[in-house]
Amino acid sequence: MPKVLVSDPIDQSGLDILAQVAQVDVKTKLTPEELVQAIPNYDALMIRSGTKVTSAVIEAASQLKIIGRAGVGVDNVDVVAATRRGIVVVNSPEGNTIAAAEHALAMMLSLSRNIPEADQSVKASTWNRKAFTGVEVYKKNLGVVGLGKIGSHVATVARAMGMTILAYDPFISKERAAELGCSLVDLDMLFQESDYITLHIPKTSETAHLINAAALDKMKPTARIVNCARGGIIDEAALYEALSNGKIAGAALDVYEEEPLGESSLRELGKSVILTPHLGASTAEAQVNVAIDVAEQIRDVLLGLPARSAVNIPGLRPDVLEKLRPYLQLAETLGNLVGQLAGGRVEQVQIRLQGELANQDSKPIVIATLKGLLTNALRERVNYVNASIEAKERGIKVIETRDASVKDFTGSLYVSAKGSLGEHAVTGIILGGSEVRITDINQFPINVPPTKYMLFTLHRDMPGIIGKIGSLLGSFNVNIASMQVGRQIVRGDAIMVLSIDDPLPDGILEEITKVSGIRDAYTVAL
Ligand SMILES: NC(=O)C1=CN([C@@H]2O[C@H](COP(=O)(O)OP(=O)(O)OC[C@H]3O[C@@H](n4cnc5c(N)ncnc54)[C@H](O)[C@@H]3O)[C@@H](O)[C@H]2O)C=CC1
Ligand SMILES: O=C(O)CCC(=O)C(=O)O
Repeated sequence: MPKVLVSDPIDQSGLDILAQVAQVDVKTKLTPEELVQAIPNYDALMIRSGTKVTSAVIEAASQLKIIGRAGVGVDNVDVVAATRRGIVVVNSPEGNTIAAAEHALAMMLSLSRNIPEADQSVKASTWNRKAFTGVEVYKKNLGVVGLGKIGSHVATVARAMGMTILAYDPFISKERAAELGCSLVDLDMLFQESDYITLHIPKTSETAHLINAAALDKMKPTARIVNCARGGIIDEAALYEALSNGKIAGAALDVYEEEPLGESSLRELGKSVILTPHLGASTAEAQVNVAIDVAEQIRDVLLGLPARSAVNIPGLRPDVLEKLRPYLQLAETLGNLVGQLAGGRVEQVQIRLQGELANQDSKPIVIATLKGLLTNALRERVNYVNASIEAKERGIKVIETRDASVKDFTGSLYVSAKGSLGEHAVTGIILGGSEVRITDINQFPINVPPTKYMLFTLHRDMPGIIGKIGSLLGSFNVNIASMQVGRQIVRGDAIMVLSIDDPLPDGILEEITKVSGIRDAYTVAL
């Protein structure tokens, strides 16, 4: 039975799903050293934001197939290292959207009405109404930085409260912004015009310290800023300066440069600052959502099925995947076949989606082809996660094209590869919904199912040659399961494709090429 390590608190609903297929060990609060020590025993790791999955953890994770992040941000996972090792990283992109959006809205309203401080004062048996006069959000400008899932929900609710929304998101179209009732503006304008600013972007090299001293200088003295996205998007030292000098009016933070928040002068700032301990996703509903979402994906991957929200392989909707699955098998087979025909050191691969296949998402098909292409060299070390990286690191140029006009079959896949044995090309189709057929090799039309061991010869189409090859193979005790000849013109060049029951013994390929009329011979093991 596979083993899953759960190293952060996860809702029971998720643990129950994992228990259907695996032994589940819940061990929270492990030190980094304890995690490195424990991880070699596990096939899957399920975490929230508390566990740091560093390259050292991944290096030690000899059996690990999947890391499941019960939440959105995977910045606590070294995804590059995981990808290199072929470990799938999945998250729950939508399970906590509403929770995080509502937390940002709650922070904005709390900041406006001094709710935390007022609450503390009443609990301390005082009654000071004057000290806590607030401001309204109605008819104020809200600057939303990042109009993705959380940002757009915040914008929708804020509009209902009578706010005007200015949004900055370089990856969102004007139409989408208009649909949400937001005006897309540049960052400077957002800083200058907003009464409230709320951040809903990932932390990247571009967004780190996006809110720095220069940005804070541009804001209104009455501006209030909310960060429920990621720590480090705001420069905390610059924020402290701006708040203490009255350059802006307030800030509400759920996330920090270092978590848990250590020594911080932000704590000294009284009612102009609200600090929560990374609670954006902490609602009962969100924790059930993310636990189920991620546990289901871990279960599926442990059962050999694809994950729906992998961050390091193309995510496919189940219906799309179902349709594409036979073509992934076709792509892998053709990649493997052409890679062996082209010999080692493949420098270029061309993948062409033809006919109806040209309308499909090409990314998974390209990845499957590369996986097949590299299988001979890398065996089980190559998978859908790392195939593209491995190909890139080997300097393989990948050319991807589409040709919807090809009408030979409803949909076909053409793959060619240039390697140490020259350039070779194969085409294949899916027959009857699931069966792979090779329909063309180096422009010779054939119709053969791929089999484990195959022999290909390029020869002159002339009487007797097939018999000679048959006898030669017989003399080496090689049993032929099936044979087919493809030719373009009678008595011109032809290709012979033989399925054989066993691998070709050493030396026989050389003997075959010595037969008069044989130009070349190749053997492959699929
Ligand atoms: N505090 C908490 O507990 C939680 C925090 N989060 C964080 O909230 C953030 C947003 O999450 P989602 O809305 O789910 O992500 P999303 O991927 O749906 O949206 C992010 C948006 O940011 C935009 N963006 C990327 N780079 C940008 C840039 N340089 N400038 C402006 N916009 C940029 C993208 O185009 C996208 O529209 C993430 O950082 C996530 O980790 C999410 C859930 C809970
Ligand atoms: O697991 C958590 O509570 C943190 C959630 C979060 O930050 C995220 O999903 O990105």
